[in-house]
Amino acid sequence: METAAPSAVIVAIDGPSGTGKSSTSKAVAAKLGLRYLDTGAQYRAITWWMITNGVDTDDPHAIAVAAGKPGIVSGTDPAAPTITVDGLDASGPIRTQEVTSKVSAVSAVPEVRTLITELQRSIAASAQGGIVVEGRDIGTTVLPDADLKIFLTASPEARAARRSGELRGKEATDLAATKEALIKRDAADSGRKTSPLAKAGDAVEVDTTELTLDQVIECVVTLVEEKRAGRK
Ligand SMILES: Nc1ncnc2c1ncn2[C@@H]1O[C@H](COP(=O)(O)OP(=O)(O)O)[C@@H](O)[C@H]1O
Ligand SMILES: Nc1ccn([C@H]2C[C@H](O)[C@@H](COP(=O)(O)OP(=O)(O)O)O2)c(=O)n1
Repeated sequence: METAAPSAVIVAIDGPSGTGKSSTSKAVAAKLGLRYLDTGAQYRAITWWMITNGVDTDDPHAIAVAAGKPGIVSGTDPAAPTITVDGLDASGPIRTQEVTSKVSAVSAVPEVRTLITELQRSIAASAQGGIVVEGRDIGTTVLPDADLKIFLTASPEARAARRSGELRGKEATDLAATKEALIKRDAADSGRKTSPLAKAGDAVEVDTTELTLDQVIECVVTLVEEKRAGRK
């Protein structure tokens, strides 16, 4: 594995759905001139490919056999992140409720995780000025030597309200159903055998329930700046 330039800072941001990982990571990366990687989008992309290619997402063996087939490419500009599968823009289709409901099963397959983890490490290693990588297992498994690890949390109620606010107008949804789906996905992601959703021992935990997005961004920017200044 290549290593990033010496001045580069690598930030890992993990946590369950709706805690603000994507919004925070993108904004922090843009403010600090870092690249940005949404690893959830990569697991969504492979899930979308499985669905569109008729692979049974309840069959781990079928998923494992097909895992190496799709070519997933992530663009890491925080102002305009992109994701393509075999050259096709997948940014829209990976956000459907069908993909959301199947992504935990697909991402629990060890062969999928091995391939996507390798991809993530190579992207991080080639990010010259540094990168913010967000997901579930970045601090624990993908980049255990990250300069700074953040673990975002928020109450299930706050997370469901945020998610259902996003979905409104796109697909039929209600708050209770959103909360239930979110809790079910968290349980699957935290309970899987291979690199489950977990807080790294050396991660800084930030509860965002009562914080605005701007406050969370400010908090993480300060932590990165402190790291860069070598004060912590
Ligand atoms: N602290 C916050 N307060 C209120 N809304 C937030 C906060 N953080 C994020 N959001 C909103 O919640 C939704 C989910 O945030 P997102 O960054 O996608 O979370 P995650 O990546 O953890 O799933 C987005 O619409 C975002 O604007
Ligand atoms: N590093 C990661 C990132 C995501 N995943 C899986 C588990 C998550 O439920 C799905 C989707 O992640 P994503 O970050 O897009 O989910 P949310 O935007 O938080 O709803 O991917 C993972 O297993 N490991």
